[in-house]
Amino acid sequence: MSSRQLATTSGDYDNAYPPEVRKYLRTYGLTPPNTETFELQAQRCLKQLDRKSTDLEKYQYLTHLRATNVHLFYRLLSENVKDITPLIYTPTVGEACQRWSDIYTQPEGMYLSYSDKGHIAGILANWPHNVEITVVTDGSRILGLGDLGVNGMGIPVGKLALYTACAGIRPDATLPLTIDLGTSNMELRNDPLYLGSNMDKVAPEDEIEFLDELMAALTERWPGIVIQYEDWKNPFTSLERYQKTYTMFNDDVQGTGAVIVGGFINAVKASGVAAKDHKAVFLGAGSAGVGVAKQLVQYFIKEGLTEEEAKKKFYLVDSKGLVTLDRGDKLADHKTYFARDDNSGKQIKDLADVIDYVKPTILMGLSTIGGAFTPEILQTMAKNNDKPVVFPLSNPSSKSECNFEEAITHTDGKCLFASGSPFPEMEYKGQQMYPGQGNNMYVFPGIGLGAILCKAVNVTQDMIYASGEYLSYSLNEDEKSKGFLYPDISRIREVSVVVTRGVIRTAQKNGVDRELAIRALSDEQLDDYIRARMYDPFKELDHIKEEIKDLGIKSNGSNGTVESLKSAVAGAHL
Ligand SMILES: NC(=O)C1=CN([C@@H]2O[C@H](COP(=O)(O)OP(=O)(O)OC[C@H]3O[C@@H](n4cnc5c(N)ncnc54)[C@H](O)[C@@H]3O)[C@@H](O)[C@H]2O)C=CC1
Ligand SMILES: CC(=O)C(=O)O
Ligand SMILES: [Mg+2]
Repeated sequence: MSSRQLATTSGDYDNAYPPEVRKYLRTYGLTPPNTETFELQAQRCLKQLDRKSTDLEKYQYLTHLRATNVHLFYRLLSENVKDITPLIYTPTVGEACQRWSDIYTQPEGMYLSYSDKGHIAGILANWPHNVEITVVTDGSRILGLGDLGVNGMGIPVGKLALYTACAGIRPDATLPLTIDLGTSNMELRNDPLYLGSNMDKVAPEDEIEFLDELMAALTERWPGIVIQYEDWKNPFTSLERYQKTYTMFNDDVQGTGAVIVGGFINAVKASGVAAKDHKAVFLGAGSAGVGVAKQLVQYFIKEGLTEEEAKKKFYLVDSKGLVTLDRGDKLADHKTYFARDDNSGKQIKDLADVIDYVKPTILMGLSTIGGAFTPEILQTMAKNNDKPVVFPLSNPSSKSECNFEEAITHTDGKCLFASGSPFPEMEYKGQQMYPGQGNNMYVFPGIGLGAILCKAVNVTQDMIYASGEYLSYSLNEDEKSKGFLYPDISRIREVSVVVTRGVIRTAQKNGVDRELAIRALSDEQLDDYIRARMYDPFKELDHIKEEIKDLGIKSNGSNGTVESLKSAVAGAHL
């Protein structure tokens, strides 16, 4: 990750830069005269944010800031992670995607269409930067909001902003990518402002042909690129097809599974119930539900259970009720593994009835059904357990199966809680209660950075699991004393270092790493190695000053130019 690889970026127009730097960048006179500290810049930005009356307006302001001064955007984000993340990610990004056709101002990534088939490599050549990681969606299942077609672009943009903020991947090394394979959303297609094609979703076999070409073209243009699939309605085919051939993973299936393993390890410790005695009901048996359940099977196996015993701990419920082998409908392949065969012909439709039947210690929500964990259901969980594990994980907040206040109130403060979207902490009966955020944002940045730094050939299942396991190690003493299941989000960069180390170490064990020189590093040395390679928006000015020093360039009075002692080398800037 070299610095300032290519042409001028919006970050070069930073009024934190002193005159000699502006002259070197040839932006002298193109920005207001004063050289400002970050504190002053942040004051202005926060004032402007404060004046916006809706979160969507704040999202739009932050989009504008990123486009016009990328380093300031990331300085502001890294200093205010807790407050700003919900404005650029879930929940606000959900509304932004729903309104994308109306609020669109500029491209922030690449759009490829089905009609581009046969020409993908040529089109990728138009992207002006060297890419290390891409997040690709077809927009067909955006959060819990359904098929939003190319309006889903907000998701790759938001995820990659977190890659930069949380794991320090340089902004210009990230590529948000949206594929227009058609959409089933007629409301969008009938909207003249819709930015995608007015056609039905292509057939699965056509999708795969397109993706075969895309994967090859991405890897040919940027060898070693990490490819993250995100928010695909049918993610399993591509995951199975590409995971052993490319450096790719599916965030919804695998990242979500790993992040829940991380919180779950801590929840099991806090629950006072041995791992072998837990039982889980999942509302939602889609990509995320099955992904989480599969990773948790791996956890139970590590705790000494057989695979069969581990699998039997899960009761999945979909829109038709408890998933059983003899339910009478044709189960999708991904559900069959968990389908119950011990129901003695009994079919249970209602979640409350499933809970009465199973008496679970754990209740997970990945169903997109806001409010599905009713007060009665939460009360039953509290009646049956000293410390029920309640994870309403659907996004955005409106789709959360319950909110934090409901969970705390209806379990009388007993539940161990994590949600997909953030909720505020609260006081209950004189005690401060803290919600966890079980969102894959705790692991995908470390999975991606780990894969990049060790030059992984593949992202193995073990690397994914390790990201969750190392996440669970990253709680500090203060967080443990407050009963946190996940670390404080404002420490996310440090957490990402630990997660990245876990991913690299596991890649090394699996023999899929190609950066062999870092195998010999101690854990401490590896952490330093990782930190040193993370983009830090506060250090950009220092890097440019070093470039200037190295090139021996001197400022030439106030005429807006610089003189170079090595003008041949510095010619590009003169
Ligand atoms: N917290 C996190 O990090 C993550 C959260 N999610 C969230 O999980 C949710 C689901 O995502 P996917 O699994 O990818 O979607 P999906 O569409 O693959 O699965 C949804 C599942 O919910 C079930 N469902 C729908 N209506 C239902 C009802 N009335 N009663 C019971 N079950 C019902 C469906 O049958 C299906 O099994 C989304 O809201 C998404 O935002 C997804 C990935 C990560
Ligand atoms: C967080 C995430 O990836 C989702 O809700 O789809
Ligand atoms: Mg997702």
